[in-house]
Amino acid sequence: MTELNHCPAPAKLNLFLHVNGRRADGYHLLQTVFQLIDHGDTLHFTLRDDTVLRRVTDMPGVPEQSDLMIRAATLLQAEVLRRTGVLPRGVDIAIDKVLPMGGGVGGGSSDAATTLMALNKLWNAGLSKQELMDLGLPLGADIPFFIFGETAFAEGVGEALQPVQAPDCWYVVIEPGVMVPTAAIFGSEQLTRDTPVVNIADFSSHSRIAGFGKNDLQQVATKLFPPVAEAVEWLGAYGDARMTGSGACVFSAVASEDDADAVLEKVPAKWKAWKAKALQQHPIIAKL
Ligand SMILES: C[C@@](CO)(OP(=O)(O)O)[C@H](O)COP(=O)(O)OP(=O)(O)OC[C@H]1O[C@@H](n2ccc(N)nc2=O)[C@H](O)[C@@H]1O
Ligand SMILES: Nc1ncnc2c1ncn2[C@@H]1O[C@H](COP(=O)(O)OP(=O)(O)O)[C@@H](O)[C@H]1O
Repeated sequence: MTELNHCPAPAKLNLFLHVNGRRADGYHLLQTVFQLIDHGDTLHFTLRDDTVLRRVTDMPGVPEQSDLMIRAATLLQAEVLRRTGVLPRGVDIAIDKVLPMGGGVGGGSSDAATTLMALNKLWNAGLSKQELMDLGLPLGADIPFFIFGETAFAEGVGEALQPVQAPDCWYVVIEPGVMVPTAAIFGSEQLTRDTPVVNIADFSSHSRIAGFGKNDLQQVATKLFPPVAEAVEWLGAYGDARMTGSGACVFSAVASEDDADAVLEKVPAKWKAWKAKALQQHPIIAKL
């Protein structure tokens, strides 16, 4: 095998996100449900004759060497060298980029996770799922979840994962057109960091379309970024609208694809909006 094409890198929605405390290193302790959805980027990998790792698609604002796909590939290539003494062949990575950056839908993290899973296969590297999750964590707290590959209840900084059944529904997602920097939200003095801890059973017994819990980051993000507040208010007329992750995207669950289409027809033209179906499993699992 010398290439792996059409590898999906789906988005996630944080169905709720509670900030329960802060670690000694300043990172925040969270509880969240990561919901996989069927909307995302698509990656293509082709082995090269040298050992160079290259992104062959331009991505404005993200230099090649800081791209999470290249950083993930570099980590895995070094790990294979450490284990086997042989540096794996280089790779050209192309991407059909669909997901908004700084959108809270995990685009960069999902691209990195798909890169680790695809190259593990293409290089016959043989790392276990847990080993890939551990390798990805320093690059981003959402990366282990995408490798875990199932809609999940997460704790810690998002790395302690348990599979969870979430409502089998559709989502309408609005991109308010701003990039929300995660660090600014977590660093805000206004952020509440003391939401009481919940159990996975609390979420599971609730499991209805109307959202469980809340997103603690939303109050800060809507104050700093008025377009996010505006999107929450607009979508709130059609259901329980809330922000995903540290923003900026805002979503609401709906019962059917028809219901999603009905809302999408009314979205003001100034916003990009789309629909997506809830997924229980990562779509790359069927491919690898
Ligand atoms: C909020 C979440 C929820 O899924 O996702 P996004 O909305 O970004 O997709 C994640 O926890 C995002 O984690 P991660 O992807 O590692 O965040 P980064 O952008 O690397 O973090 C930027 C900065 O935010 C702060 N940070 C991040 C995560 C965390 N649990 N506590 C923190 O205090 C740290 O100061 C960190 O340096
Ligand atoms: N492949 C990539 N796709 C998107 N963003 C990337 C990528 N590689 C690095 N980044 C950087 O990561 C930042 C966060 O991106 P992203 O994961 O899309 O947002 P979020 O964490 O809010 O869901 C971007 O602003 C960008 O600078």
